[in-house]
Amino acid sequence: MRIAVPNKGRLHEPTIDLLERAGLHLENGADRKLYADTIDPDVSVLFARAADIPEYVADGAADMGITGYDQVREARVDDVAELLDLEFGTCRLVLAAPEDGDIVGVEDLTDGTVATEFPNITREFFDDAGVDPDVVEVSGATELTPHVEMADAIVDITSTGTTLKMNRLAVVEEVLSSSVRLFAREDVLEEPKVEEVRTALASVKQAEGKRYLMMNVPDDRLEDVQDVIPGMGGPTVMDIADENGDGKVAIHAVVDERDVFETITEVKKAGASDVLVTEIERLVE
Ligand SMILES: Nc1ncnc2c1ncn2[C@@H]1O[C@H](COP(=O)(O)OP(=O)(O)OP(=O)(O)O)[C@@H](O)[C@H]1O
Ligand SMILES: O=P(O)(O)OC[C@H]1O[C@H](OP(=O)(O)OP(=O)(O)O)[C@H](O)[C@@H]1O
Ligand SMILES: [Mg+2]
Repeated sequence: MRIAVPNKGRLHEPTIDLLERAGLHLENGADRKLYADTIDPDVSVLFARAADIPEYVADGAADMGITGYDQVREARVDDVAELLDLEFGTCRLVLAAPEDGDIVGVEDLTDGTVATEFPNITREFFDDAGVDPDVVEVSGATELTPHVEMADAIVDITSTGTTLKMNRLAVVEEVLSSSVRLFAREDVLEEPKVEEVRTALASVKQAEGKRYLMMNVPDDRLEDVQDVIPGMGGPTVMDIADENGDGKVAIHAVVDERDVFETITEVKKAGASDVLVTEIERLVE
């Protein structure tokens, strides 16, 4: 099983980091190489440009891929299936035009020119709108093209909006919203390894917003404490080896990171002591 991952650019580091946190440790170094092995002898990694990854998966150079949804859509590959939204590399593809210019709606581009690194998505967008501008493919610095009379508008990626603003461009309309996805070729979907990789990556995402809470509770306050612990199923309750005869139990629970602050206040009130909060590396449901 081979997974294609971005070799550089802004998706490279977070993707490697995710694989590592999922326990799929890369071996023999990830730098400047085409392939790397992982700790699992049946899983290797192919480093490729973010834009080429969907094609590599579709063609069989790799079996699974990790790249932006925008790239998957632009590559127009058949026979690949999305397995997981990895929820990073979040951005929008937008139609943008010079601020204070004449272009304020899609229809203003009827006889216009649009520059983009995403010609397929762009043509599809204008087809759906029933508008037929010239679409010019560029390979970078798309934001410059309206200022050198190459284009009237652009379709490009934005996240913070800084680049558009710096180039005095304003969003006319959203074309697509994107984040990084795990996907696989349809003919390997039944392979157990595919599900193993998906589960491993999903477990990291699952754990990200959760914390593990441990505390001690007097026997007679157990119910009060249990009542104020939110979260996944019931908490685990364990007897404590009890030398002093205090009659305490230990409670362990997984709670939403956002609930931790309030939960600590509540369990203290309900009689808990020695409250410990830890991060969770992975959570397989
Ligand atoms: N500003 C951004 N914020 C969030 N995600 C982004 C942003 N820019 C790009 N992305 C996501 O990252 C993907 C790859 O973009 P990146 O800029 O890393 O590669 P690239 O410039 O196409 O790569 P290369 O340097 O190989 O040409 C995009 O397809 C998109 O999904
Ligand atoms: O809304 P913003 O936060 O400003 O992000 C948008 C910019 O980010 C991407 O470029 P990137 O930084 O990846 O540089 P690149 O052109 O070298 O790919 C994209 O092509 C935009 O230019
Ligand atoms: Mg880029």
